[in-house]
Amino acid sequence: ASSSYPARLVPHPPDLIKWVTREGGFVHPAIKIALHPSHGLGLLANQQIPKGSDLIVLPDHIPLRFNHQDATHSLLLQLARHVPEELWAMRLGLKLLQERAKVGSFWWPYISNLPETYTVPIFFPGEDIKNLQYAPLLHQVNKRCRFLLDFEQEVKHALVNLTPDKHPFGGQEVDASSLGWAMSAVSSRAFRLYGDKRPDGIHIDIPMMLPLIDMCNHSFNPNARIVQEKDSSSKKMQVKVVAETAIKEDDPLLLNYGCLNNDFFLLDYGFVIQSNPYDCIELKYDGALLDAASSAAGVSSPNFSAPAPWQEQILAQLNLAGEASDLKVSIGGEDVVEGRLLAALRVLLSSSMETVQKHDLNTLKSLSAEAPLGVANETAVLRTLIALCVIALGHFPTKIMDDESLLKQGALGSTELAIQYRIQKKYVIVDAMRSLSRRVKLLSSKETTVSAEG
Ligand SMILES: C[S@@+](CC[C@H](N)C(=O)[O-])C[C@H]1O[C@@H](n2cnc3c(N)ncnc32)[C@H](O)[C@@H]1O
Repeated sequence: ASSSYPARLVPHPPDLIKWVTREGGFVHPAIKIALHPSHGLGLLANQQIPKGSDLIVLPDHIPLRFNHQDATHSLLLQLARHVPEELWAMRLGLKLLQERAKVGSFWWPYISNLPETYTVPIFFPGEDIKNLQYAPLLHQVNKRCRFLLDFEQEVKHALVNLTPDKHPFGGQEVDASSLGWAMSAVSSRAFRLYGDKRPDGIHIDIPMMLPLIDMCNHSFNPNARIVQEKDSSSKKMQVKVVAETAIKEDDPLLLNYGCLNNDFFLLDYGFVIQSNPYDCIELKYDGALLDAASSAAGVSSPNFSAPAPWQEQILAQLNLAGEASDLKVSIGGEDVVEGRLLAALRVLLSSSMETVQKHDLNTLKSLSAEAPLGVANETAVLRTLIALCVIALGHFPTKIMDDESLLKQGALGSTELAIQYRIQKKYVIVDAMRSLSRRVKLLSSKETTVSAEG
């Protein structure tokens, strides 16, 4: 993973541990804030802590959230309505900007400790956005940049002629860059927790910024986890971090931010994870592309572009044809091949409707189901997938070797991050190809054994 040390909003911010404690929170005496060599600041245990111990407890008034009932927020609420659901971080970001601008804000000790800048791609220079080389991510980055520029105009329009007492940001100017700062501060640090109960009894999922808790860095093998519970005396909600395992002296406290692919880690958090088991690449399900892949794999007369009506029906069940179709499919990650793509290939490379109809869709979608439509079909499917991987790899303008040598030459900052990101995408494809080739070999050895036995 790659990330440099981010300067804080002010040069010498107040001690966050003292602030949390003073506000009635609890911080385990063995926990310190310390600089991690590549993850920025983090929390560290300076002595052993047993499993199950409370590490941090925040009372109800410390988390920063967007309070929809608060009448002083009417203008913020109005602005928040312009934010699409997927950019929810911008909504809480508006509240963060408001508190950042407010003189004497309760949260200033927290806000002043936030990083001054973020390594997310919306702040990359154009050259490094291009350096990402992967169209689905470029699309997301461009979408976010465009949103911020449009939203800047909307905010400016809403604030024009407001007297300072009515101005939600204390009269301070808000532009795409400060909006981007706030959105990134939230996306990289907020946790989605249960909010109040709705009348129907269902808890609403509310993003909150959790001071101090958000100093924990990420690991897929965390030693701590967040627990939300009611304080037994005040009956109010409190948020805790609890030791998930025994923690040794000098161990960092690590939370799992989620089993996310590198697109989310880069877009929202500004880092990428090497050998991320959840990383994958996205492809468009496209008949012509699959015909090309199949032909390259030596499969005779593939008919992806012109499926038979019974095949078309199954494609519709897989949401790969018809009005409600979703043509985005993925390769890599835990499943190696998305089940819908696998099933589609198995079905379209089979000429026997009867054989296909013997199996349910779940079997056809599963790579662990061994050659459900026969060894010849499975081999053609796997070879087509491998050829698809080769095509996908060919779409990247540079090769892994080129990228590695650029890193060795000392690419820095956003250039390094962009190269790291695209190398990892290419490794996802290479790993998928390896795994698929292993399966082809296994099938052919089984076939040889069977024919030898026969
Ligand atoms: C919730 S904050 C954690 C505290 C943060 N390190 C700081 O300096 O304030 C999340 C940020 O920490 C960094 N980070 C966390 N886990 C990381 C990891 N495994 N690898 C690289 N950077 C990480 C990233 O910059 C990320 O956006």
